[in-house]
Amino acid sequence: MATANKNLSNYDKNTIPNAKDFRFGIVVSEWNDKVTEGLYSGAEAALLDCGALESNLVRWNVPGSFELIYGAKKMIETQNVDVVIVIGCVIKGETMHFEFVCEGVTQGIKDLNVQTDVPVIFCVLTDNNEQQSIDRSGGVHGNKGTEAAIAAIKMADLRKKA
Ligand SMILES: Nc1c(NC[C@H](O)[C@H](O)[C@H](O)CO)[nH]c(=O)[nH]c1=O
Ligand SMILES: CC(=O)[C@@H](O)COP(=O)(O)O
Repeated sequence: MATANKNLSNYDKNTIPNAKDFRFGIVVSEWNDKVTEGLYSGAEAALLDCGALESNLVRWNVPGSFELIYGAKKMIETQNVDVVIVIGCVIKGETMHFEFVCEGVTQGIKDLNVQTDVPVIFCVLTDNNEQQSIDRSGGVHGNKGTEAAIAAIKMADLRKKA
């Protein structure tokens, strides 16, 4: 279902495990920071709403979305987290750089999910223009950060039970 037909901020707390026992790593890209800060706010609010402790949220910033890969890798290696959320916003420009950054980040985060025992949640907007990003970071389509937080809680719970 396309995002236009599904509000990213909708969730039912009755269907979500309590997050109080989980430790969350959150790596945030500084590129397009008006958008990434909105995504982070959505994620943080949802995590706390679902029981996460402020002291169990570890936030690091990285320069751009491509650096989310290394940031998540070091977060996993050093911070004893149960799950990582990577937050970025890639907006198409004049050149092919958009395609390479998006593909590189996608493959890198996929690799971390395969190679490590900690789930890494992909909260990276890959949009054609700034308005699409605004609409998905607390705008008309909700907040992808909220969606990512809920996915993070569910995956941390799955990892605990697996
Ligand atoms: N154009 C965007 C970038 N580009 C920067 C790269 O992510 C990376 O930081 C650089 O290539 C150095 O390694 N990053 C975004 O997050 N969003 C963009 O729109
Ligand atoms: C995704 C990017 O790196 C892109 O926004 C950079 O813009 P441009 O392709 O015009 O150099």
